Amino acid sequence: MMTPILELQAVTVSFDGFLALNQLDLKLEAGELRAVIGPNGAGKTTFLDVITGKVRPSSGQVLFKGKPLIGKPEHHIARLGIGRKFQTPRVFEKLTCRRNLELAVAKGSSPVKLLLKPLTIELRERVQQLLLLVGLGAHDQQLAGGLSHGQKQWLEIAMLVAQDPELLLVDEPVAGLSDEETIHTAALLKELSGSHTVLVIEHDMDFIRDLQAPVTVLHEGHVLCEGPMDQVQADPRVIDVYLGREEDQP
Ligand SMILES: Nc1ncnc2c1ncn2[C@@H]1O[C@H](COP(=O)(O)OP(=O)(O)OP(=O)(O)O)[C@@H](O)[C@H]1O
Repeated sequence: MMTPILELQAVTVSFDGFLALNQLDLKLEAGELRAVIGPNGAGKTTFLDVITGKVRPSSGQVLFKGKPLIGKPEHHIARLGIGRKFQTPRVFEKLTCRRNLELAVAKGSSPVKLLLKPLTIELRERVQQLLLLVGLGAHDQQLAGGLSHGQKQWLEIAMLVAQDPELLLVDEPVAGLSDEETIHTAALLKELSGSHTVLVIEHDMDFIRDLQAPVTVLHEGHVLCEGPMDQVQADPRVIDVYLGREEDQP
């Protein structure tokens, strides 16, 4: 059996005695696409914070490719190959899509440095591939600030992929997106899996269904159940804590 790319073992996070994560166990195999859902306050953000080193658990273990992560600083964990996409896009609005990606592939560069020392052919090709991957080929000269919300999300996903992370953590990528943009985002994440391990947190059930990926349901800092979307949606425990409440949500 292969070592999982990511493993959380009995991870507990206490905020002044309140258990945001409570003995959380989770395993991801390399190359898999996994959806994580759960009602508000289930611990989804804290779960990502623990993986990226932002929050330190009070007990338990987090292993990346079999090696412990707990105690390592955030930048170190990022360098090991864990990339995180936050909910709000963080692109350089005053630069074009292409320039945003050029900066992402030329690690540590700046717009001025790029003017003085252009990218190598290989890196320029990489930028072109990334533009095509996320469907922004025709928008390469457009300022990122003028893109739609969905296009900004895809640009940021491309910028993240440019860093070559093995594990991509994607937090609510389709909040505020149109139906068409949501479908495109699901297709993109599916395409990225296989060559990357992709873990995505979302509230949008149509999107999760579209991902056709195993679903992990978090509740009160713990895994309530795991399985294909149909099975999870039919699970009385899930209906009780999560889906049953959907009607009450705005
Ligand atoms: N720094 C903190 N101090 C105290 N309590 C916190 C802190 N961060 C999170 N919590 C609490 O821990 C619980 C889990 O929070 P978390 O943000 O991880 O949930 P979530 O599943 O991401 O929720 P949402 O879907 O609303 O984003 C919540 O009850 C929250 O109030």
